[in-house]
Amino acid sequence: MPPDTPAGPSFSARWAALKNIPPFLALVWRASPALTLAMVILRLMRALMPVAMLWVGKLIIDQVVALSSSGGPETLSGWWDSGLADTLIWLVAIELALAVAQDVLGRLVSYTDALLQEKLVIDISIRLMDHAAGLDLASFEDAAFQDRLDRARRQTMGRIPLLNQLMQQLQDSVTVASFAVGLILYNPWLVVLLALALIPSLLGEMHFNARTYALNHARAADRRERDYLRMIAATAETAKEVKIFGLSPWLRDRYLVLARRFYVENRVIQRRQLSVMAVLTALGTLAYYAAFLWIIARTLTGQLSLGDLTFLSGSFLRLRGLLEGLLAGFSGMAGQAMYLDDLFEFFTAVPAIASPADPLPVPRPIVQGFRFENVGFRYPGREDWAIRHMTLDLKVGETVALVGENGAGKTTIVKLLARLYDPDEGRITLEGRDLRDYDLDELRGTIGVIFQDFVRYAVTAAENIAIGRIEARDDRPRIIASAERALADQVIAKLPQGYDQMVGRRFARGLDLSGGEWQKLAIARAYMRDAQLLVLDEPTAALDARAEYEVFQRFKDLTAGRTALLISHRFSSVRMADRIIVLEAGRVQDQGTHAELVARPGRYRELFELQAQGYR
Ligand SMILES: Nc1ncnc2c1ncn2[C@@H]1O[C@H](COP(=O)(O)OP(=O)(O)OP(=O)(O)O)[C@@H](O)[C@H]1O
Repeated sequence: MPPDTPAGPSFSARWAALKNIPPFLALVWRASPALTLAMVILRLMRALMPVAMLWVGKLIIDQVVALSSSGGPETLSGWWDSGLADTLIWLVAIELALAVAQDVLGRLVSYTDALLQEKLVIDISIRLMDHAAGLDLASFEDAAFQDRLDRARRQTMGRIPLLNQLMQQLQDSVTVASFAVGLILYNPWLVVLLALALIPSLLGEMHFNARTYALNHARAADRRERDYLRMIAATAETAKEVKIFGLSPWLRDRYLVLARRFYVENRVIQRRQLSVMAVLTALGTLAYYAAFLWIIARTLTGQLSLGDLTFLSGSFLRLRGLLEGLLAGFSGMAGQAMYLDDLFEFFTAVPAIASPADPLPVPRPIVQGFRFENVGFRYPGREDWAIRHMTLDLKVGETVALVGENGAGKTTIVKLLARLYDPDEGRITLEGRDLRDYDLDELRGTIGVIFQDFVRYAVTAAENIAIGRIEARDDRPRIIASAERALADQVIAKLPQGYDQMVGRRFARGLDLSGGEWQKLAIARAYMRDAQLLVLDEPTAALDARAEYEVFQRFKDLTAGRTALLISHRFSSVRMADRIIVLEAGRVQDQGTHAELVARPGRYRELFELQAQGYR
């Protein structure tokens, strides 16, 4: 084995994956009990058709041989009138009916299969979305989790092959059993011979499937990067930079390196599979011809009739094909079942951040406000503290501004307030009680945050605003009022279809907006909520200084009586806040009003003067 080829999961791991089949069947059943039942019944009926047809075929041949050697009438009408051929006619009619039934059943199976697969994909996708919604933000920022989610998602993309395989296996097993019964009645050794020849190819198939799975598993991170590269090489969001910086050769080379690595490893497996499986399959062919010779010999010596010869050789041929398919299918199924590990593993992930068993309701109105008590927090997987020994108050009715250099911890404070993360040290309280004691949904419902990296949804302008309170998406007056407060009404007035204009460049009918125009739409989201704490975390950076000032001033006025938190790098805007908190390296360095802070030496005055100089 080349050094960088990942070792396949052990045989036992592969067998162990079959444990996923019962829960998978439970998923199928839940998706549609009626279709599942119909599918099983149809497949069972279909399974018995081949043996029945072959048997009737044998009876027909025996009849024909018997009648032709009995010296009966010489003309067809003679045969008809004598009634000697009645049994034969009936047999042919039955064979025809069986053939028609087989076709019809085949069609019905495909029909049910298509519907059931679709139902299953919908059902699993919804479960994936629901489950993902409950998970922690930290999970989404974790690469290992992303890989697992990616593999789980692949399970539900398009059709789920396992369902079809499973059902086909069921059907083929019944067909095999029916043929085997026939063979055993003639000579049990025929079946033993066949089974022995096929076992090596079963083991071979299993082995190679496990190797392929292991390779895919080991390369999930690469594949995600490949998808990412392909995406940035060809999307509207990146096209500008890709062109200006001439990135496309670099992107293509990076893609090629990753793709080649996979290709080379995959080729090793495929080549080995080719040679090993060729030998193993030849064994099966040998067994078939050995049995065939035995049947011919017995017919020559008169121990078997011509009908028997056709039935047996037909059965044997079919059985071989079926068994091969069954064994390959079985190992393929075990392979598919291993992919299910990812899906079920994803479903078992539980969020660390959740409501307590007996949550407190969030008070309305809030009287005392939020308080950080000696809070320390580190992002998962990072050694350094994003914030540490942080103590601060957010009082009701107050407009507080957070200032500080990049990475000082401003956004982290907001994420902790909304419980997107929980502190590692100290606690954050609301009305003196730990945030963790409150109902999580209610808590998030009472906080309105617009982040600097807010999402530009490819939906209508009205819907983009309604995002702030999606239940109110049909409340047009509320949307219009929010737009007016955020100065987004002027943006919308310029759109040909106004509030119903599709925005963004993702879809053909979408109209793109400028950075500042997008920000105004986003800020309007904040006004959609009945939030008691409103946060603007720099969604105003693309506005010109005057527009930002105006937005902040309105924000302050319109949030009177509630708590407002503003984050900006522009001193011209933050100076209006009732209190300014200066952060440095995750700690509160100073706080006060603008007048107080510029009156004393310190970081604030330093930064303020630096900015003021720029304007002189
Ligand atoms: N998701 C994350 N995972 C790991 N580290 C993070 C993550 N987000 C932020 N950090 C780190 O935490 C620290 C504080 O970041 P934060 O985003 O709170 O800064 P900020 O003051 O909002 O900065 P800016 O002005 O650039 O927006 C930084 O050192 C940053 O690198």
